Parts: sequence; structure tokens; C-alpha cells
Amino acid sequence: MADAYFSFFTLFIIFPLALLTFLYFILRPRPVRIPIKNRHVFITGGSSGIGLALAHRAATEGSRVSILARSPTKLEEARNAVKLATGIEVAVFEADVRDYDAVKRAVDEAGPIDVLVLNHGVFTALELEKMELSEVKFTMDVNVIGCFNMIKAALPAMKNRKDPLPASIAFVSSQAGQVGIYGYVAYSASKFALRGLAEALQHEVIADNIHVSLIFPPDTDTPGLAEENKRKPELTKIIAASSSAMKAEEVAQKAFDGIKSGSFIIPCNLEGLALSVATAGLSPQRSFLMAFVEVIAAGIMRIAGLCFQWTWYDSIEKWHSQRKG
Ligand SMILES: NC(=O)C1=CN([C@@H]2O[C@H](COP(=O)(O)OP(=O)(O)OC[C@H]3O[C@@H](n4cnc5c(N)ncnc54)[C@H](OP(=O)(O)O)[C@@H]3O)[C@@H](O)[C@H]2O)C=CC1
Ligand SMILES: CCCCCCCCCCCCCCCC(=O)[C@@H](N)CO
Repeated sequence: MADAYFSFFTLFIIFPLALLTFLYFILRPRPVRIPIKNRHVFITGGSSGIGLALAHRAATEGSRVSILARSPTKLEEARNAVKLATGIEVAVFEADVRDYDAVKRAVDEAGPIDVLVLNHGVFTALELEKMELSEVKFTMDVNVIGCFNMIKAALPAMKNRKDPLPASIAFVSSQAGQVGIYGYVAYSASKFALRGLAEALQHEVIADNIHVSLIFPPDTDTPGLAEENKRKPELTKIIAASSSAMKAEEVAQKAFDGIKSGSFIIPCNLEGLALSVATAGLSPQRSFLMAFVEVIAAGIMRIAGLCFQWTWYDSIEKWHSQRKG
């Protein structure tokens, strides 16, 4: 009896407390708060969808906002929409993220950035077999090289900023950047690339008090998604429906909550939280409570992940046999 009591006590009280304490002391980088009020928030792809919602949110929270995209008409419309809703004037910059010189000019003109949100992105859901190689290259160029161009252009001034406050570089990835999905061969490759970029970059910029975040939205109601849906394979829709869709405003809210708390990984919905625990890997984790959940739930989340794979391969199999029959 006393023995049973002792093992219960060890297992459910001593062990969790010891683990929590251990995690609390070893976690690096340490937790940080990154204010965005009165600071310069620069959003790529800020003229539409998630980027536009991020611009609205930042303006509402009192940031100085700059947005960058290609189409001057969409930029103008975005500026007017934010002005109308918040009374705040955002600065607009017309550039293609693939063009380093254009990006550099925009960033220099905008002035030192405190929070750089790399949200621009292109996506075509299509089997690789049906996709031109030029479209694959386009996806990688915009989604990956575009981020390199922006970071190379913005980092020197971010490092030299005068205020002692922490700064942020945040990437808008996708849940398709946490797990590979039918129809997203090129897109998933581009979004997975951002994770390696972000993990390595965090090592290099931590000494400058710059903190990296990765945002992982599910399907989000935007003009980009409406366009994508026009030719999306049925299987992509079925598999992506494993995660519930969101509104751009909700994603923007989650994104800034995560950026302000310095989170490295920022999930947006409940399925995204599960996905983040299942794919924690060797990414930094600043919250000792989340680290605790990741450690305790690792085994069970692996089982959950394998169950999802089971249902996805089942859908793929059914779809193929239907086409044959
Ligand atoms: N909507 C969704 O379901 C999801 C989206 N995401 C990611 O969120 C981000 C935003 O997506 P969403 O809001 O849906 O997309 P939209 O297509 O609605 O908006 C994309 C924005 O990026 C800009 N952009 C595109 N290409 C370039 C370029 N070469 N140079 C500069 N700016 C560019 C666009 O402006 P312009 O065309 O004028 O250049 C526009 O402002 C993307 O990175 C996407 O991968 C992630 C998960 C889900
Ligand atoms: C172990 C726990 C697992 C939890 C559930 C996993 C669910 C995965 C669903 C992935 C959905 C991918 C949507 C991509 C959206 C996107 O980026 C495109 N719309 C392009 O914009």
C-alpha cells in the first residue's frame, strides 16, 4: 500500500516537477517579448489575403506599417482599405521579391525594420507530373529565394538598429511545410525549405537580439486560395480537409500573438498545435510548458501521425481504384 502510494507520487508528482524544472533551466533561446507598438513592421505580400490581414492587425496595434508586393493597383487598394478601417497610412513598395536590386531599394527607402514578416508566396496545387518545371522553379524562386533576397537586404540595418528592443524575422510557411501532401510537391518543398532556413538563421542572429518565427496556417480564405481551388486535385482537397480552414484575420491574430511572444513555431488552429507537437524535431522551444507537452506527448503524437497517414493512403488507394473501375 505504502509502496503503491510512493510510486504514484513519484510518477505523477516528482517526475513531472523534475522534468518541468529541468526544462525551465535548459531551454535556449530564453523567452522574450517583442513589442510591435510604435515599431516598424514590414510585410511582404501585404496587399492581399493573409498579408493584408497582417497589415490591418499591425496598424490596429499601433505599428508603423510597410507592405511590399508586385501589383501597384493591389498595393493602392490595400493602402486605402487599411486607411479606411484604421485611419493609418501604410507605406507601399512595389517590387518583385525575386529581384534583389528592387527589394534592396524598397528596404533602404522604408528605413530600418523591427519586425520583418516574410508572407509573400505563390502556390499551385497540381501533381508534379502535370506541372511544368518552369512552374516548380517559379515556386522555389518566389517562396525561397525571395526570402533570401529580403533577409539579405534587410538584415544589416536590423542589426544596426539603435533601440535595445528585440527584433523579429517571421516566415509565413504552411501546414504543407510540416507534412508533405499530394499535389504540393513543389509547394511543400518550398515551405519545408523555410524551416531549415529559419532554424539556421536563428543561430546566426540571436546575438543581435533578433528572433525568428515560423507561422504554419491551414487552408485560409484568401484570393490566393480561391485561385488555387480552381484547379486543385480532389485528393489535395480531401487530405487538406484534415485541418479546419481559417479566416485571414484569425491567422493574422495568431501570427502576431506568436511573434510578440517570440515563439519559434507558431501553429494557428488545434490541428496545427497537434502537428507542431508531432513535428517538434530539433526546433528551438522557448516555452517550458510547451516543451513539457512535446516530451510527454511525443509517443502518442507519433501514433496519431501514423493514423493520419493511414487515412490519407487509404483515400489515395480508393481514388485510384475508383478511376480504374
Ligand atoms: N491561403 C492559404 O490557404 C494559405 C496560405 N499560406 C501562405 O500564406 C502566404 C500568403 O498567402 P495568401 O494570402 O493566401 O496569398 P494571396 O495570393 O492572397 O496573396 C499573396 C501576396 O503575395 C504577393 N506576392 C506574390 N508573389 C510575389 C512576388 N514575386 N514578389 C512580391 N510579392 C509577391 C502578392 O501580391 P502581387 O501578386 O501583387 O505580387 C500578394 O500580396 C503565402 O506564403 C502562402 O503560401 C499558408 C497556408 C495556407
Ligand atoms: C499528428 C497530428 C496531425 C494533425 C492533423 C494534420 C493535418 C494536416 C493538414 C495539412 C493541410 C495543409 C494545408 C495547406 C494550405 C496551403 O498552404 C495551401 N492552401 C496553399 O495556400
